[in-house]
Amino acid sequence: MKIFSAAQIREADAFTIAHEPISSTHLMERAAGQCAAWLEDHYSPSHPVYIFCGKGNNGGDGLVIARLMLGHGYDVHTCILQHSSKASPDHEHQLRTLQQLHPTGIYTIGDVSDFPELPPNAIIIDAIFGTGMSRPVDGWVAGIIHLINDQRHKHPIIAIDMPSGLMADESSVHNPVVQAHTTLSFEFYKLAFLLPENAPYAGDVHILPIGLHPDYITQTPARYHLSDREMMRTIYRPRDPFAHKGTYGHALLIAGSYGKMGAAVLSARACLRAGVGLLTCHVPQCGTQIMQISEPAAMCITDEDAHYSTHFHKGISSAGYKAIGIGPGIDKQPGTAKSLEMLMDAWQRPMVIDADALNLLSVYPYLLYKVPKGSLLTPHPKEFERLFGKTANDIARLELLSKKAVELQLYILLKGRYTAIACPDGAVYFNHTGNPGMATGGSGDVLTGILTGLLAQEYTPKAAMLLGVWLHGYAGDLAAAQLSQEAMTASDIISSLGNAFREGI
Ligand SMILES: NC(=O)C1=CN([C@@H]2O[C@H](COP(=O)(O)OP(=O)(O)OC[C@H]3O[C@@H](n4cnc5c(N)ncnc54)[C@H](O)[C@@H]3O)[C@@H](O)[C@H]2O)[C@@H](O)CC1
Ligand SMILES: Nc1ncnc2c1ncn2[C@@H]1O[C@H](COP(=O)(O)OP(=O)(O)O)[C@@H](O)[C@H]1O
Ligand SMILES: [K+]
Repeated sequence: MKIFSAAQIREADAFTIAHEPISSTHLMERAAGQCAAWLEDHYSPSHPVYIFCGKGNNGGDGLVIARLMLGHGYDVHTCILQHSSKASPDHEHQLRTLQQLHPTGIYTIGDVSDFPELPPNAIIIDAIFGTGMSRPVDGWVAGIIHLINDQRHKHPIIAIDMPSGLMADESSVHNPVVQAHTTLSFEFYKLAFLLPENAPYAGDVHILPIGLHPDYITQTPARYHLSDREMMRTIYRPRDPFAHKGTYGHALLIAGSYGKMGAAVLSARACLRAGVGLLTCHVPQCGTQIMQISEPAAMCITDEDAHYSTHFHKGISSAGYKAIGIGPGIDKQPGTAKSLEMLMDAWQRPMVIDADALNLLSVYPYLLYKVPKGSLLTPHPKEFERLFGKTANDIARLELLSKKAVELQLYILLKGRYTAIACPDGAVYFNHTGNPGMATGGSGDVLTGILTGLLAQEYTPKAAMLLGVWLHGYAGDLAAAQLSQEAMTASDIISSLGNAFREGI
């Protein structure tokens, strides 16, 4: 699914009006009609409805919602913020219609003192600003946003299209923004919903289709995308009935050190469950027995070093591996860095680089330029910061992520609630599977195993990245459904991977 900017959404709107064709008034009726239907499905007429409207088209949506819900017997109070002397033509039109049909219950708000007293079971609809937000909100309008937020423990707050105050594709850090429980957003996810810094604002996002023109959507290139099941279906390749273990590649996983062999075991198990043909794990001497006993399906190469792997580069080009994954629990010994350098010099093909292997790239930055083109880097936010530095906000971090992926010709994924996958061509894909139950040690090691397993099966780096991250999150969701977010562990993500293949694609 494409994620369009606010400017592109305005274009989509205009394109639909011109080519469907449909009047802007009718398009607003359609959008607001979807919201009213959703609200009526979720709240009975016993809830008084307080709709806060701005003077643009977001406020226009609010006015239509007010009219429709009044028509269906709801007790609606429409509060129009006088933040500007001029209203949009559609807002004016909708206000006249509302006034003719329901002349009472319309109030103007020109200061914080006009904020109404809300009865106990009232619901709040935020239709102050949508994608037209041009600057941070200040003055008494900011005061109204604070007063709305003060109600959030007593009353449900439902934002229309965007929580007011939130910029669709710029940072809103330090700005006053409505903290909605639910956002009913039109047609597309907005980039702002996917950024960790905006976690308090959008709540549960429901995308309501409003019939924007399909030609605009297919023809207009987008920089940002949201992964979906449809995309996974085009990527996934069913297994060949005549396949043998050689068909699905031989992966090498370089993982583990003294005290961190668990990371290696988790990665190895996940790699096998991702469907790899053969797996060899390179581990230090202390890890051989652990690995052999924990995962009989994995072969083992024992390093010359007792506690850390420092000789994994040896014979790499002639070993017949299809993919290499390196990093989980390997520690940051100088000998490991040296071996990583020699490995990358010899391998020259895409590989998966995670955890301490990423940290080694930050300790020895010249190594970053030796990473084979098309490789998959999987930093969490702290590893990202060590690699590429601090940024002022999440939009700046996203820009940096994308810039580095293009400059270094790598796939770099930034892990989180919505993992962002930046591609060498500048595109960024967000993944929405997964849940906070995965915020537990070892989840990332599982992802490394999955990605290495898919790469070995000759999925392209991009396909491996998109499918692997999707399946990892999907398996996490299945594990949480079965065990709770609290009780699930990284091993449960691996156990659910089978059902993720079956149900998630
Ligand atoms: N294609 C779509 O997406 C559709 C969009 N519609 C609605 O239209 C909205 C966009 O409408 P508009 O472009 O009129 O924009 P908005 O209604 O989001 O905001 C524009 C108004 O807010 C004022 N404003 C902006 N920033 C301000 C600030 N910081 N302080 C005070 N005032 C400020 C502007 O002067 C203007 O009056 C969408 O969010 C959606 O709700 C729907 O009605 C129909 C279809
Ligand atoms: N709140 C969350 N919602 C969705 N996914 C999450 C959440 N928290 C963590 N994850 C996922 O779990 C994984 C954690 O990786 P990482 O931090 O590297 O863990 P570790 O180093 O312990 O293995 C990432 O893939 C991340 O996207
Ligand atoms: K809004």
